[in-house]
Formats: sequence, C-alpha cells, structure tokens
Amino acid sequence: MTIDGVAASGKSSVSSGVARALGIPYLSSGLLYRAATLFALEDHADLSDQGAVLAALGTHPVRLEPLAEGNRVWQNGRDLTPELHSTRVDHGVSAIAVLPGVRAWVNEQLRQVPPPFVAEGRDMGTNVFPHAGAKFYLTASPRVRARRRAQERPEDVDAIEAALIRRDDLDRVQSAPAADAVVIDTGPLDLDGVIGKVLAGVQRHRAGQ
Ligand SMILES: Nc1ncnc2c1ncn2[C@@H]1O[C@H](COP(=O)(O)OP(=O)(O)OP(=O)(O)O)[C@@H](O)[C@H]1O
Ligand SMILES: Nc1ccn([C@@H]2O[C@H](COP(=O)(O)O)[C@@H](O)[C@H]2O)c(=O)n1
Repeated sequence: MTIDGVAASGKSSVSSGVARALGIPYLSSGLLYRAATLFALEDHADLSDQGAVLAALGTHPVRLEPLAEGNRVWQNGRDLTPELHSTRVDHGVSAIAVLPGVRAWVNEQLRQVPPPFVAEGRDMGTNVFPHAGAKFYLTASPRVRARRRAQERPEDVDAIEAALIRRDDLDRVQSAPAADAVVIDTGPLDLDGVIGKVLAGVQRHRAGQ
C-alpha cells in the first residue's frame, strides 16, 4: 500500500502507525532524498548539477532501515537519521529531487525491498508502485501543518509555513495524487483518527468494496 501527500501532512507518523497495526514495515522515500541532499551538501556539490550530485552519491553507499517504529538511514556505521530533518536539508531537498538520476537512485533502492510494506512519499502510488493495493493521499492546510511542525522545532510558525508552501510548490510535479488514491484531509483529525481512517480503507480494499 502507498501513503503519499504534501510536506508535513503526517505521512511518516501515519505510515508508522499503520505499519505497526498491520505488522509490516514502512519505507520512507523522503529520507532517501534527504540523505542524497546531505551528501551533496557535505561534498559542496552544486545541487542543480546532476553529475556532481550523482558523483557524491556514488561515494556514499546508504542503507534504508525500514523499521515500523521509524525508518533510519545508515552510511556504513554512521546513522544519518538525526541530520536529515534539519532546515538546511529541508531547504535543498526539492532541488535534488527534480534530478532524474537521483529519482532513479531512490526508486531502485525502494524496489529492492520485498513486500509487503507501506511506502510513503510523493509518487509512491503514481510512479514507483502504481500497482499497489490500497493508496492514500494526505493533505492539510499549510497553517495546520506549520503549527504541528512548530511543536517539533524551535522556529516561528510563519517561517515554517512559508517554507512548507515553497517546498509544496517545488515538489508539485511529482506530488499529484494517484487517480485511485483515497484523499484524506488530516486537518480536523488527530493522528489516531487518520490512522483509523487509513486502516478502515485498507479493510474496505481487502473486502473488495
Ligand atoms: N493528524 C495529526 N494531528 C496532529 N498532529 C499530527 C497529525 N499528523 C501528523 N502530526 C504531527 O505533524 C508533524 C509532521 O508529521 P510527519 O513528520 O509524520 O509528516 P511528514 O508528512 O512525514 O513530513 P515530511 O514531509 O516533512 O517528511 C509531526 O509532529 C506529527 O506528530
Ligand atoms: N516520493 C518522494 C518523496 C520525497 N521527495 C522529495 O523529498 C523531500 C523530502 O520528503 P519528505 O517526505 O521527508 O517531506 C520532498 O520535499 C521532495 O522534494 C520526492 O520528490 N518524492
């Protein structure tokens, strides 16, 4: 199954809850784009230069650890995960994500994972796993998402909201919902409410309704 959606709409929190309920892993595609961005920044690569970015990726083998309680990304013995949600990675990641070679690098790693799993990101239901059984797409207004994120980071809500709107805009091409996705506005729902809706959708899908 796939869970796509806009930035900070709850994809990883919801995927983790759903994965735990179903006893399967989830895959965070966004973490791999973030790892690619971190490597490019550390190598001082021009983020719009695909050759330079792919050269940086070639020297940094990574492994996505798809734990249901939260994915981690490893570079040999180094756990990159705590560095992947920094403001500098947030700021650069959309530039990296438009590069076709980087998208192929991410997708190849995702497609090596044996199913079943919950795959979350932007284009899981459209491009990467178009034949997935059940598909969901999470939305919420930029203000709601910024307020939620402000509880995780010592930043001003207005600044977070502006950055989310910018990232949504830069990610627009790969972020269209699949035609067969169930769209969920998470604004009026708490986390358990969204997880419950997704699990109910999975049940309906399994029952063929
Ligand atoms: N329905 C909800 N109600 C309240 N808080 C929520 C809800 N969904 C998610 N959150 C909170 O919003 C924040 C963002 O959620 P999360 O990190 O899962 O989003 P994301 O879509 O994976 O983000 P990103 O696109 O930046 O990787 C987290 O603090 C999470 O706990
Ligand atoms: N399927 C995807 C997933 C992510 N991206 C890009 O990565 C950025 C970070 O993703 P989060 O899920 O952690 O927000 C996102 O802003 C996109 O630029 C993508 O292109 N496709």
